[in-house]
Formats: sequence, C-alpha cells, structure tokens
Amino acid sequence: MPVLEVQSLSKSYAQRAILRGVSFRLDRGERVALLGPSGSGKTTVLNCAGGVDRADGGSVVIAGQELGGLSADGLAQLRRKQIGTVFQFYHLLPTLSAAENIELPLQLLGVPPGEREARVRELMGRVGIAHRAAALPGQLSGGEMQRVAIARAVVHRPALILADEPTGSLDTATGEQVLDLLAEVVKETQAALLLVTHSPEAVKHCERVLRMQDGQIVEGA
Ligand SMILES: Nc1ncnc2c1ncn2[C@@H]1O[C@H](COP(=O)(O)OP(=O)(O)OP(=O)(O)O)[C@@H](O)[C@H]1O
Repeated sequence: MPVLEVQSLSKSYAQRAILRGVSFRLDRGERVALLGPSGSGKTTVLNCAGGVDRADGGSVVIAGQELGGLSADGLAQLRRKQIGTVFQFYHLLPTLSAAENIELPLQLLGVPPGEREARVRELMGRVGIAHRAAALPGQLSGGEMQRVAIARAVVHRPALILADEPTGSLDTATGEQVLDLLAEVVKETQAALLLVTHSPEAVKHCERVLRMQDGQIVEGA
C-alpha cells in the first residue's frame, strides 16, 4: 500500500486554476523532491496532501484512508498520527521549550509520560540539541530551531513527512547539515518524504524528482 496516493487533484482560487489534475504516489521509505517555478502550485499540493487544504476535485489517500471521506475529527486524528511537517519558518510554539515542542505530538496522541520522555531524550541526542532542551525557540539559532522541528516531525514515527523549503531560512552550510539530518532521520524511520524546494542541494538528498509547471506534474509521476 502506498503511503500517499494523490489522484487527479484540481483546485482553483478565484476562478484561476492552480492545480490541474495532479496525480502521484509515494511508497514507504521514498524521498521525493517536488520542484517547479514559483507559483506552479507546489505548496498547494503539499497542503492538500497534508489535509490542511481541500482540493476542489480528486482524492488524497494516506495509509489507505481517503481524506475526503473523513470527519473533521477523523482527519485531525489521521494527521496527528500519520504526518509530520517541517516548514521554512519552523512553526515552533514560542512558549514551549525545545523538549516540550518535540514532545507535543506524543502528548496529543496520548503516549504515556515515561515513554514520551525517553523518546524525546533519544531524539534530542540524535539531532544534536540535547544541550538546548530547556531553551525557548526565541533563544535558538535558525539551524537549532530546524533541528527541533525535524525531531518534532518524526517523534511519533509518522508514515509521511511533508517539508516545505526546510532550508529556505538557513545559510548554505547550516542548510546542508539540516538536510543531511532530515534525510537520515527520515531513512531511519522509513517514512516517505515529500520535500518542496528550490534548492539543488536538497534535490541531492532525494531519490526521485516530481516537477511541476502551471499546476501540473510534468516529470517524475
Ligand atoms: N489562499 C489563496 N488565495 C488565492 N490564491 C492563492 C492562495 N494560495 C495560493 N494561491 C496562488 O496559487 C498559486 C500557487 O501557489 P503555491 O504557493 O502553491 O505555489 P508554489 O509553487 O509553492 O510557489 P513558491 O515556490 O513561490 O512557494 C500562486 O499563484 C498563488 O498566488
């Protein structure tokens, strides 16, 4: 069963077609870059695939469940369990420490405290930020914040990781370290990764490229 199957997605904003029949699938453990010019619809695809935006037509199936057939609660539950996200601007909760940010997905899933702590501790070590556990996001560098975000994205071992320009706010060297780390932890968890990027460096960390143009996938599907 594919982790993600997107079929014939269409979407318009103000009667302008943004997605025009987008279809592709991701299997377990695959790392796929989604490329294309600015405005071609990459983020819209990511948002529809992650269930934060609804397409006008077509279907998105994650781990065998069609998003369109789920209630709001069912969709929230599936997203909590099966998806991890990494964004350009980190999206960490500013009032929670690094460790608490990473722990949050486990808390939302009702994982017992002992298990949560062990998993968070292990991952903080894995992504190299154990010494910053108690720091608030505002006290961290961009690279550190993205390490926290990567740990948060994989802590609950989701089937699918969605990343939108994860190195877009980082300098080249830090960006490369973050990409290495993202690719490694994704590999370890055997999740599927869909990575929206403009960066040739990021593409090197992926096994397959999907290229978009004017709301369609023109290569790699
Ligand atoms: N909420 C919205 N309302 C109206 N238009 C939107 C909305 N969201 C996106 N668009 C438009 O849809 C088109 C595709 O946007 P999208 O963000 O998916 O492109 P992208 O390929 O990710 O671009 P970039 O590389 O610049 O991030 C753009 O022309 C954008 O202006």
